[in-house]
Amino acid sequence: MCGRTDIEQWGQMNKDAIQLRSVTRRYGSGDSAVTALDKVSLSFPEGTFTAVMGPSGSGKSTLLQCAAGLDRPTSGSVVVGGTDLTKLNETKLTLLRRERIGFVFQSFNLLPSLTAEQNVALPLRLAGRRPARAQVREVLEQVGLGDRARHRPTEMSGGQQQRVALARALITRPEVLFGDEPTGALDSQTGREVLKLLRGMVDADGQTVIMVTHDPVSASYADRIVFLVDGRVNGEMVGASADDIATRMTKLEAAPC
Ligand SMILES: Nc1ncnc2c1ncn2[C@@H]1O[C@H](COP(=O)(O)OP(=O)(O)OP(=O)(O)O)[C@@H](O)[C@H]1O
Repeated sequence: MCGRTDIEQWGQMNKDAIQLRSVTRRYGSGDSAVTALDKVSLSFPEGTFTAVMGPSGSGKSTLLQCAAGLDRPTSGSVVVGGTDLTKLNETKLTLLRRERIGFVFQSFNLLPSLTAEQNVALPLRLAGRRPARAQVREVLEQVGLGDRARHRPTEMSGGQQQRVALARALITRPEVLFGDEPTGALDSQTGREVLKLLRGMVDADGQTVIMVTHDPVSASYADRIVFLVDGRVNGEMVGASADDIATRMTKLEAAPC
């Protein structure tokens, strides 16, 4: 492991919203098997913002998918608020994902025929709950779109659509919010606005956020950056500047230590 290896302050934070314990994810078998994650152990304290970075193919998306219960590790466990996801059957895992985890992707994945408020209310409807209009409005206000509730995705900018996707992820008040390149499809100014929103949710509401990104400036909004190389944790940085993160990434991409 290179770089800072023991970050004492980090270990003394709030209790963990999520833990990965020796998580391995292998694809395929025999000679063509790929180990996308190799015994990864990580803790994510409540109310913190973590960015996951690493060269292409280092296992970032696989880590996020396993942590969010969208994929199952080959071995190891993922514990969300005391529940071991790897021990749940499909039905219980689906319920947990629906009620306790939020996800935003690079592509906003909004339903084009629904208005912003209908898109935001969807997770509650899928869970068989009747969404209160006030609750939907409140979360739309939270992302600065109180005045766009009746607009459809095609009537909104990319940044506005991503904010609707954020509101949709937040409507269930998830314990952990995951983002897979959430600003990847946005111009840099709009991307910054979404990152500021995420930062604000962590600071004001104690939201736990875990985000994969390639962009050092985006990662600098996080409290901590975890670096992956070849499916293993290669080090961490806490409170790092975009320049320091970029330097570290350049070194990792040139010659991982
Ligand atoms: N469904 C799959 N089947 C086989 N191999 C896979 C599958 N998904 C990922 N991999 C392999 O696992 C490794 C990690 O992939 P992953 O997508 O997690 O990396 P990444 O860091 O997110 O990459 P990128 O930055 O390019 O998106 C890669 O070698 C990839 O080819």
